[in-house]
Amino acid sequence: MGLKDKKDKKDKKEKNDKSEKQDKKEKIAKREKKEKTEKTEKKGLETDETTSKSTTTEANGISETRIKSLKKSNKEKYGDSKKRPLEENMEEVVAIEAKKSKKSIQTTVTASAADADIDKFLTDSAITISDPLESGLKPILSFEELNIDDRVLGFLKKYPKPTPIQSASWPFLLASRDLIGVAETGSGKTMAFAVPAVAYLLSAVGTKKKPKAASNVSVLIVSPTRELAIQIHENLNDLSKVVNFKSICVYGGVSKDDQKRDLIGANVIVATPGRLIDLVNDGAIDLGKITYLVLDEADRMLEKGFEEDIKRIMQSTDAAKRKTVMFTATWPPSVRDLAFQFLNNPVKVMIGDRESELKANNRIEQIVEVIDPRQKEQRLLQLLRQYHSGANRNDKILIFALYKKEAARVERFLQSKGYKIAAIHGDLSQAQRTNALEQFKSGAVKLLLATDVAARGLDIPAVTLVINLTFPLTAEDYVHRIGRTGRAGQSGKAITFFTEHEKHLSGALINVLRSADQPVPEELLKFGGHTKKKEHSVYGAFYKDVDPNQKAKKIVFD
Ligand SMILES: Nc1ncnc2c1ncn2[C@@H]1O[C@H](COP(=O)(O)OP(=O)(O)OP(=O)(O)O)[C@@H](O)[C@H]1O
Repeated sequence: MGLKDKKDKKDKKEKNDKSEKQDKKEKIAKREKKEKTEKTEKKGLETDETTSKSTTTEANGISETRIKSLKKSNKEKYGDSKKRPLEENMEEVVAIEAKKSKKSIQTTVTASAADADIDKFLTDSAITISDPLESGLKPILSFEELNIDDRVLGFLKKYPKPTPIQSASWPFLLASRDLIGVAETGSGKTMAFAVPAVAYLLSAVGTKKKPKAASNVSVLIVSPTRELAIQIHENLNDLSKVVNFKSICVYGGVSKDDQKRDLIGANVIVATPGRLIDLVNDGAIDLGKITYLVLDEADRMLEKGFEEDIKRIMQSTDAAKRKTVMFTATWPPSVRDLAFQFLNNPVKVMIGDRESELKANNRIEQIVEVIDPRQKEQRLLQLLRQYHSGANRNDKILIFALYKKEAARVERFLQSKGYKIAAIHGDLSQAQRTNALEQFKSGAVKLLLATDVAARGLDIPAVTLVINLTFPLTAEDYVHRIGRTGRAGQSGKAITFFTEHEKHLSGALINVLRSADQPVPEELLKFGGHTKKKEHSVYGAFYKDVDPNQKAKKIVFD
């Protein structure tokens, strides 16, 4: 090889080396760029996350095809074992969805509890979670697992830990899922939907100063009665205030103008259906921006009587924007089809051994007395002598009648016997109703006589005894009525008069008693296990059964 050849070979080698180096350099630069992009995307996604278990999803946005393909790859990985369904891939779903939807809630949960502890908690609290999307989200066991504003966490510190319905539903609600939550009376369902409501607001509006417009409302809670709407509003307002949001309450029987003025700057509306529709028709409220809608006492809201109102309310909202959430202590099959018309792939969270579906809080001692209808008032007097005297003098007792006229009559009867008693029913003005409830809540009056307007949701401190003077129209209403005692882990007692007029409900009552391990009196068994199916459209027929001396009349709760 000559000198020239050698030089040519050297030049060629140098050229090759150079281009290899260049290739390598380009490859490294490319890889670095890719890694950087991935990192940035992940960072953006994890703004409020602290561990890899945190997830943020916009369930409605997750494409069915994507979910299917993730399920398939999970199956390939794990076979048929249901170990961690979707969870491993959930971050991928999250990444896709976070990119697709900027509106999903950024506040999520950081599940820090060990799987074994979570499994034990699920079993001990008898929690059943049915998730059609199999997201694999698990309950949280402490407030600290919520990645939420510190001020909200501070507010929750008044409670020792989340109740089971809160533990199990928060991860789903904070991941923007539609949900049905069924849990016993007095188990903290209000906070179960209120905390995510505030998370939605923080996510949608942020903590910046808000414009004082009437169009800011993005959270709507609908309640069947005025008193319950007021109570939910008080709870939500206390919570909203800590993060500078405003909750207002709209309900019938009071001035519309005041409520219209109150709307300015409101973020949350708690409403009864009639007045809400009225204000929407007046153009005072625009429901188009509602992103989080709650039906409290959902089964009641979906029954005939409210059904048309609820349909109208739903139609006034934007279904694509709206997350829909339903909470209740009773979930009869009759309302489920309608519920599913408004829900999108809802998660169902049920607390308690619910084989029988209709279940009373089992910390309530239930006593049923089968008696002659004519003896009811005398027996009531005996009970008051026993439970409203001596050391028990200051105990709060709630007495339920079925009809407004009956309530008014018994109120007069008890007053004539020297008892100080407040009353709440539909024949009274709203001011009288509110005043009666406040007196009873504060303990200024120890006896309250009420119709079913007070059966659902009301959280009255320390009611020790519920007396059912006349059995309600349905076993569900019975479960709600007696649920005014034994709340938030306390125990309570309910005494129920049962007469031959209600024998069509004996079977349903026997089931409720048995499922809560309560004694079933022989006299009740004599009526048999027969249960007549209840239909609200035929209130009149029931009325005839119960009291043949009066004309049929539809009961109006609001
Ligand atoms: N984590 C918690 N720990 C202890 N108490 C709580 C907790 N969360 C809520 N509570 C309290 O429990 C009580 C009952 O709560 P709430 O009224 O929400 O019950 P509910 O499940 O909605 O009942 P109902 O079915 O009768 O409407 C309230 O006084 C509330 O302040």
